[in-house]
Amino acid sequence: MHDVDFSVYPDEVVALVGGNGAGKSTLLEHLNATLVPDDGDLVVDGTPITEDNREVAREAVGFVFQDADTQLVAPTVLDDVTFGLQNHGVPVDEARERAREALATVDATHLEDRIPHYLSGGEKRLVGLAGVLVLEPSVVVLDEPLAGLDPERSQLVADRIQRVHADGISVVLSTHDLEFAAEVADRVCVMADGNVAGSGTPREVFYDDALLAAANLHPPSAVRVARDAGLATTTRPVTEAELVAVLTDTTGSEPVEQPVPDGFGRD
Ligand SMILES: Nc1ncnc2c1ncn2[C@@H]1O[C@H](COP(=O)(O)OP(=O)(O)OP(=O)(O)O)[C@@H](O)[C@H]1O
Repeated sequence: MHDVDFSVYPDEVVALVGGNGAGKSTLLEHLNATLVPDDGDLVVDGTPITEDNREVAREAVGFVFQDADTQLVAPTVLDDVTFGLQNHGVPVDEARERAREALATVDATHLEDRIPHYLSGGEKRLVGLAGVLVLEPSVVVLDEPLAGLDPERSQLVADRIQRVHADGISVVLSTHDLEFAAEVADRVCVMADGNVAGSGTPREVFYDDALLAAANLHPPSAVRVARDAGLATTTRPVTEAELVAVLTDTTGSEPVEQPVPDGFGRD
C-alpha cells in the first residue's frame, strides 16, 4: 500500500470495495494495528500508533475476521465471548453476564453452550462479532462479513451490522457484494492497486463508471436496471428498494439526490 489517506469518523458505516488483491484486508488490518505502516501515520482517537502502543488501537477498534476460526478459541461459545473480558481482568461472573448480553445483541443466546468449532459459518461470524462487541470498541471492522454465507444468514449478519451502527459504533467492512455495500454503507471507498481510488456516497460511487472500471467493478443490479430502463438520467437508485420506489412512483416526483458528474469523489 502507498499514499493511502483514509479516515473513519464517528457513527458511520464505510464499505471498502475493490477487486482481488486490491488491498482491502491490508487496509483493514492497519485500523487496529495488526499492521503498522512502515512509513506514514496511523492515528486512533488522536493518539499516534507505533509498535509500542498497539493496544491503544486494539482497544478502540474491534476486528471480526473473515476466517472466524482464527478468532474462536475457547471450548464453548460463552467461554469464548467471556475470554477477552477476563484477559482485561474483569471478574468471571461479571464477564459472563456481559458476554450473555453481547450474545443477545447478535441473537446468538441459543448458541452459548455450543462448541465454536462446530458452528456454521454464519453462526461463527455472529459469535465473533459478539466477542468484539463485548469489549465495547468505538469502531468495529469486519473483513468480508458475508463471505460464504447463504442469503438468510447474510441478511442476519447485515441486520446485526445495522444494529451495531444504530448503537453508535462506527463500522468499516470490506465486501465484494456491491448490493450489500449500497444497502449498509454511508460511504464507499473503492480500492485498486493498493490505494483508495475514490470514495463517496453509494450514489456517487456506483454511478461513476470511470471509477468502477478502474477497479474492475460492475455496478449493483439496481443501477444497471435503472440504466437499462432509461431511469438513470433523472433518478439514481442504488438499492433494490430505491429502484422499486422509482418504478412504482406515480407522482412523478424527483429522487432523493441530484445527479453528480462522473468522476465525482475521485482522488
Ligand atoms: N504480509 C504481506 N506481505 C506482502 N504482500 C502482502 C502481504 N499481505 C498481503 N499482501 C499482498 O497485498 C495485496 C493486497 O492483499 P489484500 O489481502 O489486502 O487484498 P484484498 O483487496 O483484501 O483482496 P481479496 O478481495 O482477494 O481478499 C495482495 O497482492 C497480497 O498478496
